Amino acid sequence: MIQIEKLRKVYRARGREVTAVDGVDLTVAEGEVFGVLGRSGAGKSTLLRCVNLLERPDAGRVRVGGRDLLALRGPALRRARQGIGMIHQHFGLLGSRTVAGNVAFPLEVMGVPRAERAARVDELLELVGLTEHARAHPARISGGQKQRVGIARALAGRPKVLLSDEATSALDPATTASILELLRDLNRRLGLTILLITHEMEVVKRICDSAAVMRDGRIIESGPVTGLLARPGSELTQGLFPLPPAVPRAGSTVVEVTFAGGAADRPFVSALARRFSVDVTILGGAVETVGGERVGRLRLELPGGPSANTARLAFLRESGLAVEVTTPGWAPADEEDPR
Ligand SMILES: Nc1ncnc2c1ncn2[C@@H]1O[C@H](COP(=O)(O)OP(=O)(O)OP(=O)(O)O)[C@@H](O)[C@H]1O
Repeated sequence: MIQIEKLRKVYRARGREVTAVDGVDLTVAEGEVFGVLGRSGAGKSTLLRCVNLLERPDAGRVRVGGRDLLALRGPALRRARQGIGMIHQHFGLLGSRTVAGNVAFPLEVMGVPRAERAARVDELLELVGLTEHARAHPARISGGQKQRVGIARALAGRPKVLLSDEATSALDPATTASILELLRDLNRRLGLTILLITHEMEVVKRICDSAAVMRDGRIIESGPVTGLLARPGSELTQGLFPLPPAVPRAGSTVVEVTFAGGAADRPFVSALARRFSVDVTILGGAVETVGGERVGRLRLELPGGPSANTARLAFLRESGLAVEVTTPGWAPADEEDPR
């Protein structure tokens, strides 16, 4: 649905150049919720704003629904952009208009006749659960309700794609959960493709099918969330399951085990202990449900150095687990079976 190829955006200000997006390739499949994560300044907002051409890229290609946006001009470009809704962290509502008036605004711009407009506003307010607040002004409604207005307004032109720029960053955890639930519901009911940017792992955990991690204008990892979690050394995994630093005992090996799906349901720690008659110490761990699957990360300490643990690590890998040795000072060459 969204294909981004070799996208590059450079800002030039006061003789300085900042490469905000540096050769990004990204594909978002129709009907999926795709999250782009990254720290402040990574280039997430710029990337998102290039998808509806709020920013014009310096190089690369943006295709939405098969159409090359950069090749469009005038009315054709306007129509294509109507097919891409956008919601923002600070909602961007018009304070002088009621909730219904805010939702009607894009319909007025599109030239939708009055009677049709009123029916569409009712429909949109119902979709986001705001029918009772139609006549309220933004100052009189909560942050979560404001974002619902933002969502209704973004959906006015019946877009196939919704872009979300940190839509829940200004909301408390319970409201965040309800907005994410609404987005998931709209994604399923309307077949809406959602590309969102966020710095909150919670967002990825709750609604993303796929995700990418951005750093210094580049994508450093990308793919289906459960696939990324199974990849050793994944930044996404470390972000989703932060573990406190471990101080291993001398002569022991520390490993991080990431498990998802079927592997998460098997008692691999006790199986390892029994099979090798070894004492396994759990140094840290977290288990969550992501995309309806149980996934988690465990930090284990095994007696002996890496070579003493080769067969044990192979056993864990053969059980379908992603295993990474994280003993300080350990180098990959120390491991005889680095699968
Ligand atoms: N209009 C602009 N003019 C000049 N530089 C800009 C502009 N917008 C963004 N930048 C710079 O581009 C880089 C990427 O910014 P961007 O806002 O895309 O990152 P981000 O990951 O969305 O961060 P944040 O979450 O803080 O918004 C940063 O170094 C930023 O300072």
